[in-house]
Amino acid sequence: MTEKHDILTLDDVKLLVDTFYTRVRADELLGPVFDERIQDRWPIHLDIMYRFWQTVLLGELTYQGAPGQKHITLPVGAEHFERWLLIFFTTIDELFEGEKAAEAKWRAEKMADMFASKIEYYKKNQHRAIL
Ligand code: HEM
Repeated sequence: MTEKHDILTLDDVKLLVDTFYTRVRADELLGPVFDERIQDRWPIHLDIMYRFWQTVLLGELTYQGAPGQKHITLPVGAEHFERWLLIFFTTIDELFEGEKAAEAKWRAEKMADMFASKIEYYKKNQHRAIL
């Protein structure tokens, strides 16, 4: 078995993203939520996610977007975010080790918390008119 190393190249990012989303799609809780929204646009979604993590972890600025907006209307709650993080952390720990690997987990957890609270807020307030 080859030794684990850190996430250092675009190929490493692609391995992480491909492995993670293969597992997400096979997961009985998360798979249907993703497939319902993404439909036949998986190649595009994966390409966006390569660029997102390339930007965050490698400092190569290939992603521009507003991910919060894409999540706000998803039919998900705390259990979905817990599952997402469990699969993400397990995938990282199996494939990589090092500073960037730790940063990826830290960043994902922060974003999960942010998305989860935005979604809760949206659910509670969607009956109100947006001024
Ligand atoms: C319950 C957990 C989650 C679900 C179900 C989910 C689902 C989705 C879906 C369906 C899309 C595609 C949206 C579209 O193209 O219309 C998307 C995009 C994205 N997600 Fe998530 N997501 C989750 C958690 C996270 C977390 C924790 C992160 C943090 C790294 C994240 C980062 C992103 C990014 C960067 C995009 C691309 C947004 C863009 O198009 O610019 N997601 N997500």
